[in-house]
Amino acid sequence: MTNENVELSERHRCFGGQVEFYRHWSTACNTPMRFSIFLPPQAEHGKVPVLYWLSGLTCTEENFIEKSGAQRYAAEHGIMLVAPDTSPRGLNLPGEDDAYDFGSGAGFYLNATQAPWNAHYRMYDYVVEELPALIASTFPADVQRTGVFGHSMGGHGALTVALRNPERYRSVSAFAPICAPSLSPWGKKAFSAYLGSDESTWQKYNAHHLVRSTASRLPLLVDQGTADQFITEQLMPWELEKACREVDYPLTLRFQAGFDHSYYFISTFMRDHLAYHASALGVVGARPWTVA
Ligand SMILES: N[C@@H](CCC(=O)N[C@@H](CSC=O)C(=O)NCC(=O)O)C(=O)O
Repeated sequence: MTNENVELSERHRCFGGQVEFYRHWSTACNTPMRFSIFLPPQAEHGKVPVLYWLSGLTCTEENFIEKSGAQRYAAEHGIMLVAPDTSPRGLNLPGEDDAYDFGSGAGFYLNATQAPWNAHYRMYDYVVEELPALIASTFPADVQRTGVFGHSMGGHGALTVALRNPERYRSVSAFAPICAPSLSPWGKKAFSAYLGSDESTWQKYNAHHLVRSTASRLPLLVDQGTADQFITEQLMPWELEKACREVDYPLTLRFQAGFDHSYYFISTFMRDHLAYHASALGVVGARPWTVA
């Protein structure tokens, strides 16, 4: 560790590498933030590609690293995983902890413009700029080979940060993303409070709008369970499908029969997503992980 700004709180041996939890001061959010990281065994010998995971509503930096099973595949491909918390916390803002879909655990990966949220809820800047800079200065990350993926609210986050910054991300995928937050109850509630009532300001956080307006063609991989309880009201994968078809944007949308919205679904297809990112990030060959 060379960065005094980051404080290690936990370390666990895992698949030949290390799972670690950190806390640090965030300038973007003007409060301490937390993230988890998996350092694959290959990181002991040099720089490795880095893949950011953006979690969904109610999650902290722990859910993904504890429940997704991604470390096995990241160890095989030699990919670093980084999973930030989903919002600032403990700020005593009015309504901050009143609902699972707003405030704590529901940062929506945007920069709030409305008081009092705009003083801290700047998750877009945090995820796109501040955290990658901190990771690059602290860990052996090959920043030229950066990918991003996520789930639900975090799937929305992954799609929107990648669509807006194709020069920063070489790969993007999502599990059951909120594809059109401006049309969904979760999105309307959050965007109204964080961004205000002028819906034109919401568009830069709408994946189905961004695919229509970007010139880039970074391919999208999306898995969606057909038994997901949120598919119709909140996620609306067909809005993304329609937008991609209209502008000939490259989308692989896989409907997975019988899967719900949970980490049981995510862990089932995690191997596919790691292989997808490994290929796009230029990883040559996977080394099956075995106990030495
Ligand atoms: N509590 C709510 C729904 C909470 C939920 O399903 N959260 C998902 C993400 S949903 C979209 O962003 C999640 O990842 N939960 C954490 C976990 O470990 O499963 C309700 O009960 O309706």
